[in-house]
Amino acid sequence: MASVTSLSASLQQRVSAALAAAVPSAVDADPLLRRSDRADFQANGVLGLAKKAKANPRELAGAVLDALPADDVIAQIEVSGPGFLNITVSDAAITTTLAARAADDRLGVPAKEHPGVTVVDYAQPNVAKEMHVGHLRSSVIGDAICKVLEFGGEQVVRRHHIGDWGTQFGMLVQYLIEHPHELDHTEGEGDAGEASMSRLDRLYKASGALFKSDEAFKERARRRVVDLQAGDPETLELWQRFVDESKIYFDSVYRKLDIEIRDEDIVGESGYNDMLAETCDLLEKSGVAVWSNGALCVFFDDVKGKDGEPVPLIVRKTDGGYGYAATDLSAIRNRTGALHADTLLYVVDVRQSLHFKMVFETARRAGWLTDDVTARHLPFGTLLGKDGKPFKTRAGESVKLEDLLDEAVQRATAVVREKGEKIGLTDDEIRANGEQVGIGAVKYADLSTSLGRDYVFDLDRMVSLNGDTSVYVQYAYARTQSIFRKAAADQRPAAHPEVALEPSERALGLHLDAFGDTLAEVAEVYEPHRLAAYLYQLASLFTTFYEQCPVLTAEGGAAQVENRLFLCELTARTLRQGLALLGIRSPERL
Ligand SMILES: NC(=[NH2+])NCCC[C@H](N)C(=O)O
Repeated sequence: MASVTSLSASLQQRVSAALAAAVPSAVDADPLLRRSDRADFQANGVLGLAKKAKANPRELAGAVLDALPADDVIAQIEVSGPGFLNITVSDAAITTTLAARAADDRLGVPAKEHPGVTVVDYAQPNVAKEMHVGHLRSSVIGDAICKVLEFGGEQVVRRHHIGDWGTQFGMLVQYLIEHPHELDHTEGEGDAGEASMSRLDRLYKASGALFKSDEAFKERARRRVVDLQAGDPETLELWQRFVDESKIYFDSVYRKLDIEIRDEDIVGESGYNDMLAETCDLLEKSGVAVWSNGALCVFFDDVKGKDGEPVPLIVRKTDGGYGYAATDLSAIRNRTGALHADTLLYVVDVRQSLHFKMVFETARRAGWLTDDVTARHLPFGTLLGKDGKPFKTRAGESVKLEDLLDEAVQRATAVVREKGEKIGLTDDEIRANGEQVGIGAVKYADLSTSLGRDYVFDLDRMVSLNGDTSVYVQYAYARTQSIFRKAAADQRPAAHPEVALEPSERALGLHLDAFGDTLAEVAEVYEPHRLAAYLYQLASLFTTFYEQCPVLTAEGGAAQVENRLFLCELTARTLRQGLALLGIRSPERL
């Protein structure tokens, strides 16, 4: 493993040193180096510095330029406009840097030397209930964030905080006791996940109806909740059946989604049951929580309802039960304590923002979140239908996740079929591609919009070959592979720093060099859409390169062919790695 400093980062350092040499008070001044259309890079930092030092910006830029002579890396540097510095790097520097990346199996991307522990709370569906599109978003976004952090060397602990506890289980278990065969599997029932969900759904509805209509049953269900919380073995065993049955269903959805969920990472609400009483005790003793109208509450100056009355966080309800908040507070104690986390992330719907704000604040007051721990809710927006309203079926019901995924795969298969038949793919290959493209499209649409924004679920747009879609990126990858298949035996990728580069090769090369910087940014701000945007641009730059620069028939001779193949290969590896971090596959032939 050898990490490679990008040209942009090393120039940034050098310009910064030159600034300090020209204006001694400018130590640590940011040169504001950016990619530019006019040269490769433009440094805009001189302007602000000149203003501060009351100097003429063009003169100051000249002084910086003198401190920064052209050399092997900097082919040209000039002052432009009111005092910008335009910097062009040499072709050889680009190729040499890329060769160093290619020699490393991590593409030169550094891994943290002192990794922290980040707990990511994501993919948290609820037991005995259908998964909805919000669970989809949490799973897709959370999975990508875990992968990017892990690639950067961070120690990641995944936590699927599934909803597997609460009063509804009293009703469910009691119903199962009275109708013992309701969860039995029958032979030949088809898709196991769907069958499990429909059994659970039937049971949920039937027990709910009885709970409403039958006072005696209601009472038995209430007593069952007490048994459950007290850890009565028979009750727990039946409760476990609901959890197991739901896991069959979750598994089938996650398999379709191509997301791996490990059983040991599923620590649902029930996993903190043993801590709840203590959590509440500690809050009460420290005075962080107080009794109000029979409930144990935490109050906040800035959280008020419409009527101006304070809205508390309720940690213990009037009936003595512990709620969602007590569980989350206990989970924080577990994560910062036993798991030694220094960062806690929660990939959860924006509608739970107030909940997390209050939970974090409570944990700070209680001392469970200290200044050296970062806790962040990463809220995501709502999936909208084409009418701009929350995504629903025509009949107004919420959409089943599997149906949505199946439809995406169907559409994608139709899109890849025509071309696939032309290039001689078998039906199985076309179907496999359809899955990778369809699921990729759903994930990419989710990951390419910034998290907080609502977005419209539009399958036509999502599987379109032109535009900011995963298929477009996947096609660019497949194209690189087709070039390699067509290459003659003696046409191998090899870097040749002496070969001059065309503008489209330079643009592609400089973008390839920015992969590590992009990943570092994504890991810093938890915004996977920056990686999606990077990959889309990489695919676009590759497409332009491919249109403008013949690879196998390059006119500059064997060295140019090899150098272009080298660019293709590094592009392929970068696209593949980048897509993999987003949880998206790269079909070889498309
Ligand atoms: N630690 C947490 N509260 N995580 C989020 C859990 C999401 C919850 N199960 C839901 O479906 O809404």
